[in-house]
Amino acid sequence: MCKRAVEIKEGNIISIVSEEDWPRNSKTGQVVDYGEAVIMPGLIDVHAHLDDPGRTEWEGFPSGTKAAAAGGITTLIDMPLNSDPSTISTETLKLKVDAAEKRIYVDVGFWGGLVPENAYNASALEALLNAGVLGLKSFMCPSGINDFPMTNASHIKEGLSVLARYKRPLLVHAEMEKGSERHVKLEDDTLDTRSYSTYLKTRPPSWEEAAIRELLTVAKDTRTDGPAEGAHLHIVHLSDASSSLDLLMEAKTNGDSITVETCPHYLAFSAEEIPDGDTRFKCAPPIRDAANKEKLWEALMDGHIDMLSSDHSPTVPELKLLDEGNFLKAWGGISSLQFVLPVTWSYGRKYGVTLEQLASWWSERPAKLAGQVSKGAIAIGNHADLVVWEPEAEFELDNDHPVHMKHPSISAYLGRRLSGKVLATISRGNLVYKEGNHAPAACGSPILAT
Ligand SMILES: NC(=O)NC(NC(N)=O)C(=O)[O-]
Ligand SMILES: [Zn+2]
Ligand SMILES: [Zn+2]
Repeated sequence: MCKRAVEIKEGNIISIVSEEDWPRNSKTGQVVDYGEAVIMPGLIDVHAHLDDPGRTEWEGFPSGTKAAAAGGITTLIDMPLNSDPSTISTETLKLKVDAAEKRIYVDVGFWGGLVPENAYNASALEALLNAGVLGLKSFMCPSGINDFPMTNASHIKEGLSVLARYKRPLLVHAEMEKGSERHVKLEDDTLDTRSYSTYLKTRPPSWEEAAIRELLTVAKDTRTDGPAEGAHLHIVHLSDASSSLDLLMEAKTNGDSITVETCPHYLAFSAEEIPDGDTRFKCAPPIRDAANKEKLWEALMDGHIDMLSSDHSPTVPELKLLDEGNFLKAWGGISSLQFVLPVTWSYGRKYGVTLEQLASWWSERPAKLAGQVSKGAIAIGNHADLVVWEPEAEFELDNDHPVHMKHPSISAYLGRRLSGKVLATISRGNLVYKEGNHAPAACGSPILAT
């Protein structure tokens, strides 16, 4: 690692000075010496559900973006569902943007929803894209949210043809229910609903494989000279590291414009260690066995998985049914927003993860997916979005640790010992977080595509 000074003016990086050039280049202005700490590009989380407006008791822009800032995230792209209403039209996008006004501590962009209602209505989709969503998101299985129904391959094909003109991506929750492959019958009242293995059997890897297989029939449209050239497909939260991953690798080889993310919880936990009734670990697709986790790490290290995201999807503790511990009825979603950097680092060290890889998975590639050309790297002219952190500093994520997410008790990471402490987070040159404290004003900017 080399020592550098990053010079910031009016929210942008204006020079990067090496140690030798320090004296000659000493500038006027405030100088902060972070000693041996690491300075990296701020993290960009392309998959978070902040549930604002409409379900702010689940999270909300203020608490969500404070948690992001405390975790070194300087840009967050909000998912179109779990807020009420879902972001599926210009009107509902406006509600989002209004809700974000002066209530966000980091920059926030918005994905729009591709749903059956707008999929065949090119002018509605164009209006939503013109209004500034960075791309679209859809589900190939029920989303759990009534005003966000699932799409099929033909809806997706229509969506891609519109997105092609805007050169923006479609993000897909790729699980497709295959009736005959549901290994348990949900109505069977002899099921042990507190056992994680019961839940695991309800969403087998073949669901991910089936969805991806179906998607690849339309993904080929994105190839050079294809009917949807310019559009891009992005698979969110991949859990299955076997056939699903093989299919994606083949698609990339064939020239499909396709990328894939996984999330820290699939890399940190394995099914074997999830205690009975501990629904904090319930998410979809599910956390699978330890062998699958090893394969996910391998694929990430080899570059077959392109990037990481939190998929922070909280709810109120009551809906996690922690007392009852019913895995089939509890809300699915992991709460992690504030911890993704230390988690990726702590669990990745034994695989030899480097700081450069962290910056690629968490900043550079997410910036590219979200079309943010001025973000994702420490480079002259870019936004001064930075995280300053100490990789070697360890901490206990116990009840005394300050957690800014609205409901710390539902996070599966509580009780873990992690390494990697965020000292400061700088967003567009503003010190938005420093050693436990946030900036007094919420000075993040909404990001709208133009
Ligand atoms: N409605 C949701 O937030 N769903 C989310 N739930 C998870 N991941 O368990 C998701 O991203 O699919
Ligand atoms: Zn999803
Ligand atoms: Zn999600």
